Amino acid sequence: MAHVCDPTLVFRQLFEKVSSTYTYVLADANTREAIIIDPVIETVDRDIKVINDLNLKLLYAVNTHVHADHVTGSGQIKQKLPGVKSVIFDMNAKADIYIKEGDSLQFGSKKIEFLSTPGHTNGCVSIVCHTAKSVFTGDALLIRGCGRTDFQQGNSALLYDSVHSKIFTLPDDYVVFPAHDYTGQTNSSVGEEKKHNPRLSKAKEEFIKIMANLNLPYPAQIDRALPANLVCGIQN
Ligand SMILES: N[C@@H](CCC(=O)N[C@@H](CSS)C(=O)NCC(=O)O)C(=O)O
Ligand SMILES: [Fe+2]
Repeated sequence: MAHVCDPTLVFRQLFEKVSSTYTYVLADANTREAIIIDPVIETVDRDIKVINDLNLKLLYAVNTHVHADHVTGSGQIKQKLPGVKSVIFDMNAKADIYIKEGDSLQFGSKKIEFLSTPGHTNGCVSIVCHTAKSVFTGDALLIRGCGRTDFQQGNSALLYDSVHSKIFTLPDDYVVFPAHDYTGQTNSSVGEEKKHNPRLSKAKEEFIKIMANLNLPYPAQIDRALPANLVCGIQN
C-alpha cells in the first residue's frame, strides 16, 4: 500500500480496474475530516465503505479534470453522503465549488493547494499536499508518461509548460500520485520523472513530436463519460 510521509494524514490509494483509475482519500487523522480525489461511479460503494470504516467525514469530492475514460463518482457520492461538495476547475462542468490557480481547501488541519496544469485538457489541475510531500497530478503527469493531447482542447506545448513550470519545480522528493497507471505502478517522484520520464525529460520540440505520434485509440467509455462528467456523473 502506498504511504505518505505525514503521520497525521490518513491516506488511501484505491484502484478502479476497468479504466485503470486511481482514487485517493485523504483525511486529518485527528478531526477525521476528509476529501476524495477522482472517484469513479462504479466504485462509489467501495469508497464510501472505506470512508465509513475509517470513521471519516467526507467534505469534498474533487475531480482533477473532466475525465474522458470513466464516469465520475462525485454525483453519486453527494447523493449517498449529503453535505459533500463537488469541486472542479473547469467552469463548463457542474460542481458546487469552482477552484482556480492557487486556491486551497482545508480539511481539519490539513490543506491541499491547486495548481492549474492545462494541456491534457484546459481545466486540468494538480493538487499539492505539502505536509505529505505529495502531488496528485491527474492526467497531466503519469508515471513515465503523461496525458494525451489529441482531444478535449489538448495542447502538447501547453502540457509541457504546465508540467515543467508547475510540477517539476516542486521538490524532487515530492511523491507523484497520478490519476491512472496502465503498467501496475502506484507512484513516482518529481525527481524520478524529471530524469526518467521518456516524454517530458526531452526538449519541448521533441515532446511535441512524440505526442503527435502516439496514435492511441480513443478511451472505450469516452462517449458515455464526457457528457456525464459535465453534470457530475448524474444524468436525468
Ligand atoms: N485504454 C484506456 C484509455 C487510455 C487513455 O487514453 N488514457 C488517457 C488518460 S484517460 S483521459 C491518456 O492520456 N493516456 C496517455 C497514454 O500515454 O496512455 C481506456 O479505454 O479507457
Ligand atoms: Fe483524462
